Amino acid sequence: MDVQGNKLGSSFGRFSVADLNTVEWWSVERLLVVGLVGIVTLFMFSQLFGGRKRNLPLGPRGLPIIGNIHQLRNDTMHITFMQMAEKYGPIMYLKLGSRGVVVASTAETAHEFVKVQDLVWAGRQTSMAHDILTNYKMDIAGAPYGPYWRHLRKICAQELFTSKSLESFRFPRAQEFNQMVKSIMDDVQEGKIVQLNLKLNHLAFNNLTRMMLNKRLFGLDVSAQEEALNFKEILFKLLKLSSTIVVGDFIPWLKWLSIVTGYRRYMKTLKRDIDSMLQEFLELKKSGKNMQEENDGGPRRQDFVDVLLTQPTENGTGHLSDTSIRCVILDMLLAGTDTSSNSVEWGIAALLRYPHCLKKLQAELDEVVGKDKTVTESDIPKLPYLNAFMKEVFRLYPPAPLGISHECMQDTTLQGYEFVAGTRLYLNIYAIHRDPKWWENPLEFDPERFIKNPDISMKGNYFHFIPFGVGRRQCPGISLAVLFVQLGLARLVQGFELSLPDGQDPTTLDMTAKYGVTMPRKTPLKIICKPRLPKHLYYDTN
Ligand code: HEM
Repeated sequence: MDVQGNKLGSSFGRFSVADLNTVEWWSVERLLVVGLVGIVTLFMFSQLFGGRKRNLPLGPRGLPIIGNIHQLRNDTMHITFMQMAEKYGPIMYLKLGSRGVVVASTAETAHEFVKVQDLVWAGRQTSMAHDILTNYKMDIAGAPYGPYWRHLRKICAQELFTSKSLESFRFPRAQEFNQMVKSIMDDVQEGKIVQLNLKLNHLAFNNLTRMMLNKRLFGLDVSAQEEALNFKEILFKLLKLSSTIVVGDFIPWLKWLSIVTGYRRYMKTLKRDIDSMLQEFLELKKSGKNMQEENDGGPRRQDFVDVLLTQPTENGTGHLSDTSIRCVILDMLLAGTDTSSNSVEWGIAALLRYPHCLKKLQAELDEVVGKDKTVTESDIPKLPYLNAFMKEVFRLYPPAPLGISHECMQDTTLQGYEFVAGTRLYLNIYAIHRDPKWWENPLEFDPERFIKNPDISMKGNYFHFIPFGVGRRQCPGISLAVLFVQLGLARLVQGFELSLPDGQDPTTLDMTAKYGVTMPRKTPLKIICKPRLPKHLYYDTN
């Protein structure tokens, strides 16, 4: 499948997209039926021999063994949690199989969990899919809290995502945005409707691979396209699978089902394929051989892999292993591509849906940048409406609506409730961003709220606005993501008059979302672009 979910027709190893559907068929509801065998016996045992009842928050009543799994649909989990919280309160307790899950749905409760008790809740609970994907937690997102994770975060903070490092990629970044604009112009000239999410997804992906590998994967020539599609197709499947609920993750004694259904083998095949592609990049880098690196005419800059190859291990002996490097690269591609591209797509959809915002943003760009030069990163600090608009997009359409769940690392008491080590925590970012206590007319799309309160930042000091999470585990890619989203919106709005095809009324534009780990639009955006700058500005660039 491509990023749209269309079949690409290829398969990997012995599995195909059809197998993927089979795996899902087996992995969710129907496997639960199998899981019900033995329910009564185990339930009676737990009732007879269970220990003292802990003081737990209220939550929906679940079934024995499976808990509340049957009440959660993978594609609307953040909304289901929000509705449940209206009934059970801002700290709500559920069971997914044998695992306890607590959901925090307000800024105040998020503050309690990840500020007051930050260290206690800084663990991660991973799935079987994630473990296979990351050689058992050797990435950043899934690594347990401890020296290895702290070491990787230190490398992020001191080497990879410093302003100096981000600045050093300014030129290749601009090149990638130019490529996207050119490719939209090609569509315009052929009279085509622009399928925006595809363009943005290639852009986000290339932007990351340029930084990590000094390589554009979605190139312009066909062979490069195939390589990129292969790579992206595997990544897409991995992302989808790692976010699918698998019964064995919650009911440990049903783990064997993942083996008999072929799910585990399928994950391993995908992992093997992606590892061999990434290892090939690493070997070429290590050998110093030309790996078709992008020559952009500027000085040779250190990419992420160059940096990672020189880093010591957490205890200072030797260098980071190839496995660690592959896992970090994979982590960032998975965490940073769809989140970033979905945000720009939501932004453009909001501009079409609310034309007064589009007018304001265009006016700001015309006044500050003008029409005889292309907007660049150095213009961004002079564009307050753009910044406020982006924040409003993150508020109503948070790209990771439930963040990544945290794990309680030791038994603890919070607001009188008793949680045991191993409890999973979800911050319902989606619900927090719509809380009427903090946001006036919360469902209204209104960037002005951030003009009136420009200090509300996303860095983690305002618990009612946390699109990148908060606390120790907060997203390390925040500065890069913000830069990407602002530049993406600015380039599209400055460069084109945007409208919907077939005379579609923008006020009827569907703004519903689909839940994934990231939150894509339910209906991918298709638009008509009409150039609004002098022609040479679309082509006079690299
Ligand atoms: C609009 C874009 C993005 C959004 C909204 C976003 C949001 C998030 C959120 C909510 C988390 C979970 C935080 C928590 O556990 O409390 C996270 C974690 C993470 N993000 Fe992002 N992210 C974005 C882009 C990126 C980019 C561009 C990268 C890197 C290239 C990245 C890398 C990561 C990593 C490695 C983690 C795991 C951190 C850890 O466990 O220590 N993200 N992100």
